[in-house]
Amino acid sequence: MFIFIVNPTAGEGRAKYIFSQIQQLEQYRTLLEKKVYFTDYPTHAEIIVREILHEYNKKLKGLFIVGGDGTMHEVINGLDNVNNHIPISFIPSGSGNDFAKGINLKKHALKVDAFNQPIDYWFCVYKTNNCIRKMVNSLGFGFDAEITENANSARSKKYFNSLGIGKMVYLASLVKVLRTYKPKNMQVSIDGITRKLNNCWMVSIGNHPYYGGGLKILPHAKNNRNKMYGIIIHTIPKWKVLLLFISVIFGWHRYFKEVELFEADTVEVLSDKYICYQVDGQTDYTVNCKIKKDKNPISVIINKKQ
Ligand SMILES: Nc1ncnc2c1ncn2[C@@H]1O[C@H](COP(=O)(O)OP(=O)(O)OP(=O)(O)O)[C@@H](O)[C@H]1O
Repeated sequence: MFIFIVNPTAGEGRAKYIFSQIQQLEQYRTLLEKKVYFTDYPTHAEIIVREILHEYNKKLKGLFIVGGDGTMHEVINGLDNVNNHIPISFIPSGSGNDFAKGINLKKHALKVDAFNQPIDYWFCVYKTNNCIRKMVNSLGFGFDAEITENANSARSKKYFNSLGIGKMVYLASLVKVLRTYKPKNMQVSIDGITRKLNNCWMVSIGNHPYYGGGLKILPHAKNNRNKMYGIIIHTIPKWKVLLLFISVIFGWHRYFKEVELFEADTVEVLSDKYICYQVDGQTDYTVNCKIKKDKNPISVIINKKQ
């Protein structure tokens, strides 16, 4: 059985449109054993995955995900370690689609064959607010999280998505949040070595280089079994922040003295006040978060012809 999970709200309705296009394809029509689920509310994709694992178990041959990074986040959180190997084909239809960039997906795959082979994709697990969850792309504390929070509620998101430039919402939110953002005091432990960071703008960790709709903010990141990759930006004047984010386009941000890139096995972030964090484009608040790499990869189909 092949299962399609479609988030009709992803990309402000783009996923729904893309799925209607997929339904016209011969590859889709000739896929005999298939079932389609539309998500009705946030977290629904996670519940659907648990239900189909229970219902189809060994008969499950593949998952097709039509949505954005938030949908993918829910899907991998619905998988248990026993079923991580079920091939996932991601059909990017969100606003940012960083996961698709992270796996270098240029063309989605509607079947598993010689050209469309699953690869191992390594993610992280994080513990915060008494929950243990999996993260697909990135986890960030501070400035980037507040930008994401602003972007997710921005009325302009719909407008940018309708023009096919959904990523622009992050740029608009960056400029907006920059005006009011107050740097945080955080304590960061990287592989057990703890530092106090006063005046910290952001601490972010990723499984691949891309962030905020395709910005290559972690140029040193590679998806692998052991390491996660991170960036710390601290003690930087406000005027320089905009310059820094523009320089990300050229990969020059790594030369700013206020920027530190690192790699780690484990990371812990602590704060004496609740701070905003974003994970795979969704936001919440926390005072403590522990992150480590998970040793069980998921299987993601990429198109070898690309
Ligand atoms: N029917 C629904 N109504 C409202 N929200 C939904 C529904 N189904 C899923 N969601 C929520 O929509 C959120 C956003 O989806 P997703 O991240 O896939 O799209 P996006 O935000 O447009 O893309 P991206 O994260 O790539 O920028 C998810 O976190 C999910 O919980």
